[in-house]
Amino acid sequence: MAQMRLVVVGAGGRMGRALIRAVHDTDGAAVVAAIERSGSEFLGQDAGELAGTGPAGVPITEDALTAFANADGVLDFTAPAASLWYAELAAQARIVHVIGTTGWAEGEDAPLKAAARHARIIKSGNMSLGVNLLAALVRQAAAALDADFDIEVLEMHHKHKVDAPSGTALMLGDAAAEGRGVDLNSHSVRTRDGIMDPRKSGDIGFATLRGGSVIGEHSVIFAGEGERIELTHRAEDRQLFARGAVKAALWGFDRKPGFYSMADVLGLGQSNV
Ligand SMILES: NC(=O)C1=CN([C@@H]2O[C@H](COP(=O)(O)OP(=O)(O)OC[C@H]3O[C@@H](n4cnc5c(N)ncnc54)[C@H](OP(=O)(O)O)[C@@H]3O)[C@@H](O)[C@H]2O)C=CC1
Ligand SMILES: O=C(O)C1=N[C@H](C(=O)O)C[C@H](O)C1
Repeated sequence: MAQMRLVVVGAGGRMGRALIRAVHDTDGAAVVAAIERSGSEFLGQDAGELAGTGPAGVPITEDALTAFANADGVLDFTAPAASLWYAELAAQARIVHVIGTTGWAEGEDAPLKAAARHARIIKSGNMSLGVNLLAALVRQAAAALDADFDIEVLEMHHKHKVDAPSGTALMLGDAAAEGRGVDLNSHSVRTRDGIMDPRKSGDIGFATLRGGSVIGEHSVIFAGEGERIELTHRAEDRQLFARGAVKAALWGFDRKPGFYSMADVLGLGQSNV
């Protein structure tokens, strides 16, 4: 392969710009198109200039169909409705689709898995090596500890984030549930307010903090009688996720169509997306 031709969708967003910078810094990949939705203030701007890497000769457009037809892969950190549409287009074009978007509703993986019959889809709520390793450690800890250890997942993000709990928090909750051999849906407690029954043994709780410019912090707490284990990851730079996404795209280039996770890319075995 000469250069993997990549499309960045949501190019004007926080992650969109980080992705353009990450591709710019990667040998063997180039941004050939940058997409925003119709009406966006970014349409017509040069993708490189917007991302701070200098003129790239790639104007931001709304024409995803043409862009996908002339590309090898797409990097997508947008919103679930948009990512579902892009997965259909990626399937038609038979290219790689890296999905970092979070905030998915129950059941929305089904159409993605259908699209993955033709596209190579790599989806993860967190593209960093550290978080994917953390998920493996959480699974291991949950398997080793009995249900007397209460599991709570705590996350904090910047004030602009709209989905909660974060995709990463859900991924870590899933890893904990798997380690325990239970289904997360029937054991998760996502809100607490007012007078309520005491915590049930076996519940997996979630707590969400939002504020300022925090890139992303996650802790999984195993609280037992008289002792507590805390496993924490702190992201210090958004480029971390963007580099992971580019790595995923390059990994996906010569794979068969399928639905993959970042754990597959990183060779970490069992996956939570
Ligand atoms: N998996 C991971 O490692 C990470 C995942 N994320 C996730 O990525 C997503 C984006 O985060 P962030 O960059 O901070 O958010 P932003 O709001 O900054 O960026 C999202 C961008 O996508 C655009 N967009 C929305 N719908 C469409 C569409 N149909 N076509 C093209 N563009 C569209 C938005 O445009 P507009 O503003 O006009 O709506 C916006 O420019 C979130 O779900 C977040 O949780 C973030 C970091 C890491
Ligand atoms: O919206 C963000 O910023 C982030 N979203 C992802 C998530 O929902 O877990 C990953 C990262 O923590 C940053």
